Amino acid sequence: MAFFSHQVCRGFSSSAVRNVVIKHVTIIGGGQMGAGIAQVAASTGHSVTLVDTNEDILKKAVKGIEGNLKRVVKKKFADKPEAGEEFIQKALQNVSTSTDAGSVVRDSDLVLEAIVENLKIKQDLFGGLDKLAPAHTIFASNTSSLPITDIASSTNRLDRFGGLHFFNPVPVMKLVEVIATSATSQETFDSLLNFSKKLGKTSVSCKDTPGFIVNRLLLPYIMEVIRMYERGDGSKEDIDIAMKLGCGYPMGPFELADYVGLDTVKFIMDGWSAANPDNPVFAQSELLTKLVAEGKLGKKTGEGFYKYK
Ligand SMILES: CCCCCCCC(=O)CC(=O)SCCNC(=O)CCNC(=O)[C@H](O)C(C)(C)COP(=O)(O)OP(=O)(O)OC[C@H]1O[C@@H](n2cnc3c(N)ncnc32)[C@H](O)[C@@H]1OP(=O)(O)O
Ligand SMILES: NC(=O)C1=CN([C@@H]2O[C@H](COP(=O)(O)OP(=O)(O)OC[C@H]3O[C@@H](n4cnc5c(N)ncnc54)[C@H](O)[C@@H]3O)[C@@H](O)[C@H]2O)C=CC1
Repeated sequence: MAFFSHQVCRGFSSSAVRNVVIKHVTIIGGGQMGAGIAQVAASTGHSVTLVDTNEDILKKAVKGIEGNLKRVVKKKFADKPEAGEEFIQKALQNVSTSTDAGSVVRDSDLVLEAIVENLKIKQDLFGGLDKLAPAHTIFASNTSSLPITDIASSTNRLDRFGGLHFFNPVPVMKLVEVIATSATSQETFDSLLNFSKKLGKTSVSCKDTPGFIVNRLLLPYIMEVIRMYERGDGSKEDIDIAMKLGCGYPMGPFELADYVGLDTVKFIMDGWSAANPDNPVFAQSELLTKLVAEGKLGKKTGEGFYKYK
């Protein structure tokens, strides 16, 4: 991965189809992000198939969606509980699940991937689905840090491949970064922008540069914070309070890293430090490595920098 090799022009290769109106969405990965995206897509009238490796994960994902829909409805339909219940039921009816991506992509306008942050695994997934999905189907990745170009290279639909980077928690965070590679067609890019709009999100256009806009700035901040703590320059608690009250951030950096998942932070750092071994900004942290090795991945496992049990 070459840092700072900006791709300044987007290709306008003719796509197999014109603008795709996205109605049927397959979301692969029913973790924090996939479930959140499924919730918002289903709430905005899309039919969604959520795919993961086993039924238990999918059951947990759907239960989580139901719980979070209740939170949404509490505010949105504060004085109309019946309308709120109807909203929840409609959204849930729009969600189905599967453990077999290959069998469901045939009906999809968009296949959006939110699985583990690993290039090879993402490439294998898309490479296989490319042979099964219809020609018009757009593929997109929610990757935090991997080049979309590299993920797309496992397919023969480079013009119908882009990035859709959502933020956690998806039902609350308003932004989507829409990423075009040099091969993404204008039609595909427009379809992804329109889809983001239909989800009620504000989108920004990004080039396929490492970390796009937000994570290119967020990761160095988080790593600098961890190094500050490792040097003993401040306690986790004080650093978190300082950034919340001093900068008005909703979460302190340690709370945020735990919320995102320390495995994801480490996956990103591994890739970026390997590509930039001499850049101190991307230097590894012993503490982060130790926590991940111990399975302390943050909120999702009950412990990370903080304990949640
Ligand atoms: C980190 C290193 C690098 C990362 C690289 C990988 C990551 C990425 O690729 C990109 C990312 O996503 S970066 C992370 C971006 N997210 C943030 O920065 C979140 C910051 N935190 C917050 O906004 C609030 O603490 C938050 C909204 C989370 C919670 O707010 P509060 O503390 O005020 O708690 P609540 O009162 O429970 O919630 C506020 C309102 O939001 C509703 N809500 C929360 N979670 C929800 C969910 N999952 N679904 C639906 N609604 C939800 C909650 O109901 C409440 O609503 P109101 O009562 O109406 O205000
Ligand atoms: N956690 C965050 O705040 C954000 C994460 N992302 C990105 O979204 C992606 C997912 O992240 P999370 O939802 O946090 O991870 P997660 O660990 O919560 O969920 C990943 C899910 O993918 C499933 N999975 C793994 N390999 C699979 C395969 N081959 N087929 C089907 N399912 C598979 C896992 O069983 C798991 O349920 C990553 O690429 C991450 O970088 C993007 C924005 C924010």
